Amino acid sequence: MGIKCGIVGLPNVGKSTLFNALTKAQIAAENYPFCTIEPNVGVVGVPDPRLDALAAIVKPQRILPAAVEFVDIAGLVAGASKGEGLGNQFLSHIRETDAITHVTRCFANDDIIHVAGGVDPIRDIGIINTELALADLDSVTRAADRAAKVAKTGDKAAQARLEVLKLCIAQLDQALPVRALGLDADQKATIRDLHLITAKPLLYIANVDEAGLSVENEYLKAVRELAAREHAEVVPVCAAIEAEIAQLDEADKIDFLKDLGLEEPGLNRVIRAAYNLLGLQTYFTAGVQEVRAWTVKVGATAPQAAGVIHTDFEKGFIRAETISYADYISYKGESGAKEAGKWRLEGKDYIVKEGDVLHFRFNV
Ligand SMILES: Nc1ncnc2c1ncn2[C@@H]1O[C@H](COP(=O)(O)OP(=O)(O)OP(=O)(O)O)[C@@H](O)[C@H]1O
Ligand SMILES: [Mg+2]
Repeated sequence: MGIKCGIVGLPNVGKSTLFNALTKAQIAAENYPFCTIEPNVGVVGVPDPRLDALAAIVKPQRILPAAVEFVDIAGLVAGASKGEGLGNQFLSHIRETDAITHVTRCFANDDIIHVAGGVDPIRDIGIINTELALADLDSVTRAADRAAKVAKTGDKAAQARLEVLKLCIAQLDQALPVRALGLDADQKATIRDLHLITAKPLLYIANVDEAGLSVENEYLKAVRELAAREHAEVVPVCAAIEAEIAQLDEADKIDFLKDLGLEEPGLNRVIRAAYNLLGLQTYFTAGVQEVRAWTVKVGATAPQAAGVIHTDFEKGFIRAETISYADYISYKGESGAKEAGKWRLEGKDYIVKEGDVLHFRFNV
């Protein structure tokens, strides 16, 4: 299951700098608005210390973390939904993602142009959120016009859809996100095909300067207050420093982080927060060839979890040899867990738990 996360924000707030650090990809990140023309996609491993703990026991040839795909797009400006700047083209790239990371500039620096004037993350967030809401309003209004015609013929599904679309229109008209409507699962399903941007889970990234890493600045505090009202998470990060850290080899990285008083790169928090946005869970496979993290929906059954590896595993599913992560570590691997009676054979109705270490038996 690939998770795709779009990076949005005004031009020149540090999106590409962050993206570069995330992927160590060498794409243009000059001090120039609109320097990103094509969308850029990078696949990033989700840091998970449990993988290292498993690998210390199994000693595999390789370790494969779960992955998040980040999509870097050019900055949005006021009017983007109506085609201003490089508007619409970029909005369509965000529609294809599962989650949104919204980068806001939370550092003062006269050398770095701010397209909307001075540094004011709350105003900036307002501009972006308004554009995203307008883009959705456009899709929803067109869909409502079509649904209204069909609903007139007495079509029950179209009538139900129209009801939900009307709720969305009322919400988006006030520049509020569909996410905040609290639609139930059925209502969500009726409009899933529209891929509404404001319905996707959202995370704010406050791009602070180096000083802002140790002492929260006024910009970050303001973003935190806004996010708290929206029940959204904020991850503070200094994209410029992260870009430097990403260039270093492992030994230098540790020293550099220690000097900054950090335990790990801020990027790790960004990646984990993006991964957690979707409320997914992780299970592991642990063999001498590889120790690997896999992503499944909460509530997935053992065959569904097997299907993430290969559809044949799901079709031919027989049993899942199962050890909880805690038991696997406590009893130092499979044989220890077996001796302690912590090794289980689970059937097709088993609901996979966070951290389960699984080995599937299947027919081909
Ligand atoms: N935390 C930071 N502190 C200082 N400078 C920063 C920070 N983050 C980014 N910058 C600088 O800001 C400038 C703009 O960054 P970047 O190109 O990443 O912006 P962008 O959001 O991708 O812009 P666009 O929308 O135009 O593609 C760069 O010169 C970058 O080095
Ligand atoms: Mg950019």
